[in-house]
Amino acid sequence: MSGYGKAFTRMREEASEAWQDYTHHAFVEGMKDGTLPQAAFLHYLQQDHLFLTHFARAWALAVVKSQTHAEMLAAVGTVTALVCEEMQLHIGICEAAGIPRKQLFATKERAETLAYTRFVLEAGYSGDLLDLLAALAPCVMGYGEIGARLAQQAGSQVYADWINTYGGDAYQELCRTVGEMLEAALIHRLGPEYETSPRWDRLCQTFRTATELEVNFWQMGLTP
Ligand SMILES: Cc1ncc(C[n+]2csc(CCO)c2C)c(N)n1
Repeated sequence: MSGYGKAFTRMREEASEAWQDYTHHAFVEGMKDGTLPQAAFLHYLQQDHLFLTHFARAWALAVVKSQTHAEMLAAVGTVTALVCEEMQLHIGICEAAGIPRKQLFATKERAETLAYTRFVLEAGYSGDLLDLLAALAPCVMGYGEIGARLAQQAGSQVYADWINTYGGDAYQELCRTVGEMLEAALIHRLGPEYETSPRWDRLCQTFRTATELEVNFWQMGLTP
């Protein structure tokens, strides 16, 4: 088990090769040992601001697609955390790193950012909450796994802020909450034997595609 729930663990197993590429990408290893060029990190941060904007929209769509009050609460909590905390924090981090607000908001969106964010939104537009959560899960839990590993293994302080954000207790708790939400949403719609549902393969495929798009996002980060 990963610690983020059974459904996530099973989906990750089905995408194991892409998952390894995502969580052990050269960009990640560069943050771990401090060798990632600062230009690459700043470029990544600017694209990530656009990414977060669309992710806030995707979580707002999760409110729309909710069928229970518990689902609404979890989705609303994530929207609030994203818009009121993470995005504000992100703008502050960019300013501290030398990217003024004006420049940040004028960032041209790269194709990799567009592909990933719109894939997630489309999964939600054309599907139900399960399709949307399968597309959202790699983003949330992947950063949780990377943060937890780097917090243990990092041999450098250069990217300690990033590592401590995602390796920290508050973010790990969010990953567990989203893992529970995914599990409960599957049981609510498909029953406890959800892996035998005809929908399971498609959900795993959506999870795998989102994971591959995370790999592309890291790769984009290396090419400012
Ligand atoms: C490319 C990319 N992937 C994942 C995250 C992490 N992340 C994005 S939204 C969010 C809050 C919950 O959905 C978190 C943790 C990121 N910042 N950038």
